[in-house]
Amino acid sequence: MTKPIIYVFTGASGAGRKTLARKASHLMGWARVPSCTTRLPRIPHQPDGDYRYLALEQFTDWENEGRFVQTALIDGNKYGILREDLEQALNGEKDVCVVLNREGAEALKRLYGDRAVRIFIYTDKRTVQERLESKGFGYEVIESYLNRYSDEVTYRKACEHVFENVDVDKTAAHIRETLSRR
Ligand SMILES: Nc1nc2c(ncn2[C@@H]2O[C@H](COP(=O)(O)OP(=O)(O)O)[C@@H](O)[C@H]2O)c(=O)[nH]1
Ligand SMILES: Nc1ncnc2c1ncn2[C@@H]1O[C@H](COP(=O)(O)OP(=O)(O)O)[C@@H](O)[C@H]1O
Repeated sequence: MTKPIIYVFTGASGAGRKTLARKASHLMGWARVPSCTTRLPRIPHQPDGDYRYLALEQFTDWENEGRFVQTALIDGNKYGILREDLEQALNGEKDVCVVLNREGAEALKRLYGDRAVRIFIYTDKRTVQERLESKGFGYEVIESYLNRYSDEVTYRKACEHVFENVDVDKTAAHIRETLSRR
């Protein structure tokens, strides 16, 4: 039996990576492995399944115990995928899906080589801004996403696949068609 693949959704924040990771996982039967974060949920007290939300103390303890595959510090918040979460998913029969910035995508590629397939989700900067504004995201979140845009968008050349996210359902179907041919 072939070993499960790790599909790494990456690209600029706000491009639709989490949305497409959810949809594509549903279509393709992938196991999603959420990162842990010390960032607060965007909508308090409403579970969203995108992250495991941790207190800073808990995150730091686990970090000191070496339990994360890799970690990142972004806008004062910590992010990391627990080794045990990823390994447990990889020991199952399903392929696996994660959502990471370029630093995280690069780390997984280094660690897992051909088993890590990077899916770069592209949306132009103005559309990102318009979508976030229309969804009622706060000014600070939009500013922070747009500030990181240029840095993230240049990573597309390194990725195995690039999909422009115009219509979510069409993009998810395109991802399915492309990866089914692998
Ligand atoms: N390197 C790394 N990046 C991560 C990890 N988990 C999430 N990220 C990325 O870190 C960034 C977090 O920024 P944030 O503003 O919270 O983005 P959001 O979660 O998409 O709203 C996003 O680009 C995430 O995809 C992780 O474990 N490692
Ligand atoms: N194709 C699309 N058309 C309109 N809105 C979209 C589209 N894709 C994603 N969105 C919306 O844009 C916002 C950011 O998407 P999200 O998946 O959280 O992005 P990311 O994970 O890349 O930061 C969400 O409110 C999401 O519903």
